[in-house]
Amino acid sequence: MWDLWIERAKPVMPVIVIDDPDHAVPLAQALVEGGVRLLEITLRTAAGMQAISQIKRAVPEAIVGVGTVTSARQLEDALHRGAEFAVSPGSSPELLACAQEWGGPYLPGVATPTEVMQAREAGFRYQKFFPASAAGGTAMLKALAGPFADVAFCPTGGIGADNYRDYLALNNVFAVGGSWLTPKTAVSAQNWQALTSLAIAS
Ligand SMILES: O=C(O)C(=O)C[C@H](O)[C@H](O)COP(=O)(O)O
Repeated sequence: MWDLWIERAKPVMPVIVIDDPDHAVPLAQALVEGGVRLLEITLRTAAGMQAISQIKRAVPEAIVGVGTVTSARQLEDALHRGAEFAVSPGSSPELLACAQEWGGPYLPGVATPTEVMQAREAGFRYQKFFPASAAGGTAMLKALAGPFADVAFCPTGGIGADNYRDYLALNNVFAVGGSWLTPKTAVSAQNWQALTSLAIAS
């Protein structure tokens, strides 16, 4: 699924924090207009879950996923709301089992070789590398490529306009994620044009 999506959308995944439910649809529209279609809506705020259904309904060009998933219950809720993919900052046996049962595109979070192995053993060869810069950045990803040639990563955490291309240049990176495409100041000012410009530039 990820390969197919990346073929049709830019390999950048905004990690979106929705504070105001009224922002969800115009924010998603602005990004889609700039060619960024893979949208990770985090559950960091109470409005996140609702934003998934709002965007699903109003912005059909978007591929909407749920982020910050830390429990099986959250995963199930988000899927009911129409989330097409799911992302976690880490993983747990319960969450991996729930995602396995779902069988859809799920990115467990990993930061160490042991976690890569555990997630791969559970059947997930696409993984989120988090927190990317704090956990070793591109050097760590290059090191992981040796023993884990069959695993592809989406790094997030500390990635921005100045360095995301360094990550995308690695063979074991299929996409990069981060909050740089949705700066808090632009979102609270409802400067949607700024988001479209950032999306176009990515
Ligand atoms: O909240 C979540 O769902 C996370 O898993 C962590 C996010 O992916 C990163 O915190 C984004 O990092 P920044 O681009 O540095 O803001």
